[in-house]
Amino acid sequence: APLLGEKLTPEYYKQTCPRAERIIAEVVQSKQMANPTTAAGVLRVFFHDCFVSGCDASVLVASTSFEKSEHDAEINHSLPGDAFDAVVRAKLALELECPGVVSCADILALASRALVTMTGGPNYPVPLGRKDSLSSSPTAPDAELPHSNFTVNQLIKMFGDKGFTVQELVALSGAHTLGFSHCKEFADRLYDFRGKVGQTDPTMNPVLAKGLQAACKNYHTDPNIAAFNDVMTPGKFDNMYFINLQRGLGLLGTDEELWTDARTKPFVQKYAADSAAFFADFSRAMEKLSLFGVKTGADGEVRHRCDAYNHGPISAPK
Ligand code: HEM
Ligand SMILES: [Ca+2]
Ligand SMILES: [Ca+2]
Repeated sequence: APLLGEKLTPEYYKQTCPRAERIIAEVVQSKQMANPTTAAGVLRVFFHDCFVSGCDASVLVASTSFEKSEHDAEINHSLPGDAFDAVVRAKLALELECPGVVSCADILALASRALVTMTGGPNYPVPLGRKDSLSSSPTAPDAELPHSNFTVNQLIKMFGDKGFTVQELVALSGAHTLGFSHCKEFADRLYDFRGKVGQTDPTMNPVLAKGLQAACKNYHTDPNIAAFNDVMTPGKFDNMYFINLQRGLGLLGTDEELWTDARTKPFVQKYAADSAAFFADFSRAMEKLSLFGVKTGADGEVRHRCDAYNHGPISAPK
């Protein structure tokens, strides 16, 4: 949460753009109906925004010939275009309704909440009043975001450094109840676990391993091949992700290790057994995530379009 400056509140646009929330929900709902991968995409974009310089829409800035942005980071290459498109559409609708008022950072936070709810997940409060960033670093995302080959130690350290508890790490990982991952993110578990050629990760359910080995076999030549994070209910926001982990049905190494590691296992057990507990903890953790590193006042601006700063490129190359 912002320690100084203005406090965020769900009522922030009550006078200036009272229909903002409803407009965003309507736009992303129709986008989600036309393209069901939108929800997972937007949720991941939101996470990648918040963990890198706070929830300030820095992830939405497009690269220009003058200035690279977070889009150029390797880890962000797989963020789906449909997710950015959903935000662009919401912004267009809002600029017609109340020009220059609703920040892109708030749009992303509200769009994520709307899509979580729409796919069956909880509804939770989203305080508003975030400003949009004045910068976007092409190197920060690869350093600030967790990678699929991280150990639980590394996950706990990275989340802990940002003020998130082990419980919040596990609850937020429940976002992998939606969406998919490309084969390269888990191929080592299928073909050369711990660097041993022909070795499969023994913690992976053998039926799943066989299926994935077949599905991913040409992933080097076709890097677009992907598998559902939650093999049972990939489009529904539920606690199936945690039930899966208990059966060796986690897709990423970082998913399955939450079940293997004694520090995270109790939370996996709890959320697998108790969907209401997962929804309650996910809600609290998402609200906290949505306040992480937010900018207010002169620390940011309300962008006119989400992919560019209002001032344009600072300087042209010589
Ligand atoms: C705990 C550490 C985490 C790691 C190591 C991790 C890693 C990954 C990876 C490698 C992918 C696959 C990307 C691709 O191949 O396209 C992915 C997808 C995804 N992640 Fe995470 N993630 C983590 C936490 C989170 C959190 C906290 C959220 C949100 C609150 C989140 C939301 C998602 C979603 C929704 C997808 C599916 C995206 C899609 O279908 O387009 N992840 N994650
Ligand atoms: Ca950011
Ligand atoms: Ca699911």
